[in-house]
Amino acid sequence: MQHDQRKKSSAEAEFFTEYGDASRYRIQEVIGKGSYGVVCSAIDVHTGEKVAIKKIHDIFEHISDAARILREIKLLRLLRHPDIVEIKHIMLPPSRRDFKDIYVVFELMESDLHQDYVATRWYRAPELCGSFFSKYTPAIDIWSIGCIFAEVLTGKPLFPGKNVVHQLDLMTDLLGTPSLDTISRVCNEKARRYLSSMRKKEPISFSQKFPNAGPLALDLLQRLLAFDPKDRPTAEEALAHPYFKGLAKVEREPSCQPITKMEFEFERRRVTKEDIRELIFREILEYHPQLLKDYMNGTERTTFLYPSAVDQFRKQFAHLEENNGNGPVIPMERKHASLPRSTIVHSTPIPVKEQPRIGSSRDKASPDESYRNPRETDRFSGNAPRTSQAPHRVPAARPGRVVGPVMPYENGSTKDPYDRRKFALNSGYPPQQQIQQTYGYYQTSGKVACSEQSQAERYTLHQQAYACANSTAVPDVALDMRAAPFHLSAGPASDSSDRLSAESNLYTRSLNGIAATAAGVAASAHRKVGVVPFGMSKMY
Ligand SMILES: Nc1ncnc2c1ncn2[C@@H]1O[C@H](COP(=O)(O)OP(=O)(O)OP(=O)(O)O)[C@@H](O)[C@H]1O
Repeated sequence: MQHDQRKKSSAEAEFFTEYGDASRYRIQEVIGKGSYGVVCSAIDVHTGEKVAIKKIHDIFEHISDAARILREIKLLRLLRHPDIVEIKHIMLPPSRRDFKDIYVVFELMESDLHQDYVATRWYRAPELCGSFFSKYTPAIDIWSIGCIFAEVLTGKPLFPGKNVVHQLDLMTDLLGTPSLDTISRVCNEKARRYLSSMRKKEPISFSQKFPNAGPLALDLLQRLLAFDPKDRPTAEEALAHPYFKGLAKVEREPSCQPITKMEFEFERRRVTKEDIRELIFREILEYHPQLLKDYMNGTERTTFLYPSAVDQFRKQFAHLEENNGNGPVIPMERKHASLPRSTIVHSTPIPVKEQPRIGSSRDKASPDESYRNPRETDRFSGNAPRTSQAPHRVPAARPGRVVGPVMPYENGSTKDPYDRRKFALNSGYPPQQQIQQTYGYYQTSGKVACSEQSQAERYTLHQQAYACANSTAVPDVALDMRAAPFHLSAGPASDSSDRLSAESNLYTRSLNGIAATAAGVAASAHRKVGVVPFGMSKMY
């Protein structure tokens, strides 16, 4: 009996974890912007954890961007390491065929190297700034680590370029103009001409630029920041530098298994937008195990309905962006207090006895037609199975009233993950005034670590170098990706520059993981906290 009860609870938990995106995250404020979208902090009400939600919008506008995004989310899923930012979840888009935006939930890094304007450009290797080559090597990550190391030593970004030309200027201001030998190896003719015509600059001595750094740190830094990629050490060589002596932690530095080439097979063939869309959708399913199972078994319904947080998130993000990143957060437009049961279909039919009981629909009011997706109505007029759940009647919750067990909005942390109260299919919204009252402020503070000799700081750098070594020590894939950068090459000529940037981006964006982990160099930050209620959004 108890066993049955437990089984039922766990089936319910699984079901609602799958479909509960909509009520799971409370968005707080905008914390960053990147080339692909906006990042907000949020609370995961299931675990009480703070997370960062990145909205990547209009993914499919350019196929090269879509491939880049696919590559990034795949790499972040596959490269599991404490020093690489983890993707915790990706919201299920409301439509498999038409989605444009995705919402990726990351662990929240309390701070990054330089709080709100952080540009990957600042950490970009010279060869990427000038598109010097057609193929790039892991040396670009080594450069980035050098920039981060310098930032850890001084507390400020080393090369805060305003654009790529300025970026190259700042580099050559410190390192001097590159040698003729280095320039001669640059494949890109324009870049070669630009470098040759640059006014001659002498290098500045590193001990002058970093007066508080010791000789070992200076030596390592100078090697990491070699203008010519061939002069930079590999990650393994950097880790063996005497600066790190005594810091190696074998248990945190496991050699990783090569990632199967199949994960990146899309890099080696011509892909259409639809192919990439399907692959991204498939990647999203990695975070929705039940649906993934159905998909793998071929039993998923392409037409099924499920609640998605995406519509609501879109509005919340837009509102926050319009309001310079903070509140007051508007309550969602909400016409319905509950989800019409007729619009829910389990992706895997759950045996009746295991179906969660979300209030009783039997004795409540009729369905609200206006809530139903018009495409659904069409579909339902055909022979397609309308739903795996018989009742067409819906719980008649009035706005603000909850039908079925619901977790209180204020209760951000849930001790028991299977607590029935969080199984909130029909979430009620508190009135607007109540939401506004929940605003609060808190402050987090951090300290920039500047003592170059500190163990902690050396250790941080060591970990970053390790993460880099680990991420590039994937012989098969790494080599393949480099050798066969982004295979849209058979496409129109205009693709070529895209290809270059697509490939550079593979590397520069891997910095996201590396840079974001340097949370130890946090700057203090004010955080304005608002509460966003979520309910069910539109469905298929
Ligand atoms: N997991 C996270 N925790 C905390 N802040 C984050 C997190 N992810 C991103 N951010 C913040 O949001 C900003 C934008 O992130 P995003 O990943 O979109 O772009 P980026 O990697 O900085 O730049 P680009 O888009 O040029 O590669 C970051 O610079 C950082 O300040």
